[in-house]
Amino acid sequence: MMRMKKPLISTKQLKLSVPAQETPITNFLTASGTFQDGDLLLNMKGLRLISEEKETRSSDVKELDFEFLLEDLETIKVIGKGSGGVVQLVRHKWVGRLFALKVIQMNIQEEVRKQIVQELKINQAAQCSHVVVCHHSFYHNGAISLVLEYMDRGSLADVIRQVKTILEPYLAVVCKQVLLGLVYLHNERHVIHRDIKPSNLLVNQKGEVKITDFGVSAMLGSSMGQRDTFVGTYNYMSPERISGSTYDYSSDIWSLGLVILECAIGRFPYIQSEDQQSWPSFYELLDAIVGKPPPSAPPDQFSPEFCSFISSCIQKDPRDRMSSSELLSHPFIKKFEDKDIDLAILVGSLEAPVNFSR
Ligand SMILES: Nc1ncnc2c1ncn2[C@@H]1O[C@H](COP(=O)(O)OP(=O)(O)OP(=O)(O)O)[C@@H](O)[C@H]1O
Repeated sequence: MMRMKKPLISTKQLKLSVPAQETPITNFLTASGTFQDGDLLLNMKGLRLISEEKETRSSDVKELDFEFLLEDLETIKVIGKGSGGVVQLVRHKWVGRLFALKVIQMNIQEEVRKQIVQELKINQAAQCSHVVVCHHSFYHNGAISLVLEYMDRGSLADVIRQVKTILEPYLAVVCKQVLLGLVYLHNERHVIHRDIKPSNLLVNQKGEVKITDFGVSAMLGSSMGQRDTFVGTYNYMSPERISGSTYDYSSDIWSLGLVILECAIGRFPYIQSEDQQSWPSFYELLDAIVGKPPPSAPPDQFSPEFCSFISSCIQKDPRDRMSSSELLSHPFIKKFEDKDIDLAILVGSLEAPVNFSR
């Protein structure tokens, strides 16, 4: 089905910003103009984790045999805008390779700055084919620039704007890839993503799906602890996070379940119809997520495996949700594993993403 979908205008209504808590950027600058936060050093020459300097150097050598400079990137076009900054498609002038350049101005709130530093640390260490690679990062003139792997078909949000719904076989393939990314983040990096949503699941022409935007992730048990502030949309946030309880990896599983259900039914699961008038207010939505029974897949429209997968994710009590590794062996994922479903076919039939302004 190829029907244009109305923009989810209420996503904007559901945004909150953290309390102003600006810290002058100069507090994080060393004498030589390098941005420093704990063991992370960032300047025009790139990023260094002091504690992992040896390791970083050797991976640099593996990755590149030339000096990678920000000024060698030419802008092709703006491909997206997030709450932190702008994302541009850029080309390396000499090598010809395309990248997505995310530029984040640093005259931002302390909480957001911490999130970004976290994103840099995780991205730098990321070694998973279902997590978007951050090739380089620079700090210059009050802005942090992330040179990211370019995902040429945009995000799952772009996909569902074009096709109203995604069929189960394709959804199983999307799910499997996101789960592989989550297993990596949860089990190997010990990170809760905290912001799984359609615009953070990126797609490329090869039909690969990768998780991005670790801006709101944090190491479990890190000095930052469990933060009570958040920048972004609350739509996909788990009940325990909304109500301020402790939360863990299973919070990402709730969000994944909502995203996948939305892709299947063609609307955000907490709205009853596509009529924009029926969008709940910000408080009605939070109230529904915390107080009402969780949404589920209608059994008359979807397979028992799919319905079971969704209810293994969208459970109010986090202890009732399956883990990312358990979900990888769920019958819904297994059902399509040997069917050779090629997501590249679905993705290839779509228009290339344009710059959707937010
Ligand atoms: N590596 C990338 N390759 C291709 N497109 C990208 C890439 N990273 C981001 N984009 C595009 O840019 C858009 C904005 O990304 P960004 O991460 O800044 O914000 P967001 O996730 O949409 O929203 P928020 O800032 O609220 O989390 C994305 O929705 C996506 O369409």
